[in-house]
Parts: sequence; C-alpha cells; structure tokens
Amino acid sequence: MMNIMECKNIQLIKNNQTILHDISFSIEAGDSIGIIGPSGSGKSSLFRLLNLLISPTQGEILYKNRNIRDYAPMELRRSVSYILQKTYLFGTTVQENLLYPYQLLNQKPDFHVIRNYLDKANLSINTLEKKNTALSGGEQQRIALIRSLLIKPEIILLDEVTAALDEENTLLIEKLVTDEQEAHHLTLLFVTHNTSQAKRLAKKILYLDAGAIDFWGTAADYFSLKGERDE
Ligand SMILES: Nc1ncnc2c1ncn2[C@@H]1O[C@H](COP(=O)(O)OP(=O)(O)OP(=O)(O)O)[C@@H](O)[C@H]1O
Repeated sequence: MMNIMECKNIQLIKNNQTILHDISFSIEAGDSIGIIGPSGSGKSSLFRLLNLLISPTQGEILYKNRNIRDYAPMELRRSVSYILQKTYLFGTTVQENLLYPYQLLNQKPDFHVIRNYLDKANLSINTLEKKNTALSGGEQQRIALIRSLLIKPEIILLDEVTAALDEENTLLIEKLVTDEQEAHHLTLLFVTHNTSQAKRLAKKILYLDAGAIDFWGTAADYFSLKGERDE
C-alpha cells in the first residue's frame, strides 16, 4: 500500500505550550482513520497542520513523498480537503456553491454528476435553486460536503462535521463519504466524539491525549482493548 501522507516527528508549540508532541504516523491511500481523544488534545491542530493552515515547530509532513510546504497552499487544499462542523456556503444559492468546483477546475458543469450526488444526499434537483438560508443545518452540511467532493480531493479531513446533526443527517453524511471511498478510493480522516460513528467508519484509530499519540492501530484492536478497559 502506498503512503499518501506521512507525519514525521511533528511537534507544535504555541505560546510556550506544547500542543503536539512528536507525532509520527503514516496514512495509506484509501485509509479510514478516526481521530479521537479528549477536548484540547490537539485533534483540530493536527488537521490545521495537514491543511497548511499552520506549520509545525519541528518535524515534517509529506504528501505523496513531498513536503507539504513545497506545494502551493491552494493546490494542496484541492487534494486535501478540510471540512469543519460549521460550514460556510457562499453566495446566495445552492447552485452557486455546486458550480464553484467546476469553475475552480475549469470544467463545464456536469448536471448529471451533481444530480447523482443530490440524490444520494436525499435532496431533490430543485434544491439547486434554493437560497442557502432556506436550508436546514443538515442540508447545508450535505451541500458543503458535495461541494468538496466535486473538487475530487484525494484526502478529506472531517472535523466533527456531524456533531450538530441528528441521526438521519449523520447517516446521510456518512453514506456520501463511504460511497466516495468505494468509487474513488478517497482517503478519510475524521475527528469525532461519537463512538458509534468511529465504529461505523474507522478502519484505524489515532487516539490523542494531551498532544501525544496514546493509541495508533486498527479500530478492531482499539475497540477490543477499550472494551477490556471499560469492563
Ligand atoms: N491558536 C492557538 N493559540 C494557542 N493555543 C491554541 C491555539 N489553538 C489551539 N490551542 C490550544 O491547543 C490545544 C489543542 O487544541 P485543539 O483545538 O487542537 O484540540 P481538540 O482536540 O481539537 O479539542 P476539541 O475536541 O475541544 O475540539 C488546546 O490546549 C488549545 O487551547
């Protein structure tokens, strides 16, 4: 299996506080990695590093064997897409958001593809004409995810994207992601506080505690060890 991304001895210090200590792990193409750990353990900081929003104090991050600092940030962010709990739809209508990826990629909009994603997300084609503000939080989150997927990233970083959603919306978001993994070998890293979600989606678990890796391995091992600890 090819390592699509690698963190090598990452350290992050901010205001004299060590936020991440010596983080090393490799991400294989097609992986599905759940990142869990207590509040303040550094999960979002790790994503911000992987997306070139901040730089490590020490260590290096490689994407396809090349230091991410050697990529233009916008170029890297097309391949490594970062989606937050609080989504930002821009402009006025849903259509503007779903046509944006085609402008970015300099391609003609493919309404067949758009319709397909809307169908999967349980949204009708008429949603395109709706104003962003006319959508529920769950619908906005689905549109934001579709907008990201239309850019055809190789990796997506989902930072608690379903934390504010109900079960139905959560499962729709999960389905969009898992279908994309099957169809395009998408690599998934997701932060969650939801154990059931981690069990449903993760093949591997990275557990952070106070900025250090406390567990890194298969989800099966993690949940069987955790089960023993909880007994
Ligand atoms: N810009 C910053 N400047 C200084 N300290 C920061 C900054 N951003 C985050 N921190 C600190 O870094 C630590 C890790 O924060 P981070 O948001 O990465 O944790 P997290 O695991 O994502 O937490 P949560 O689960 O609550 O979202 C915290 O102690 C936080 O206060």
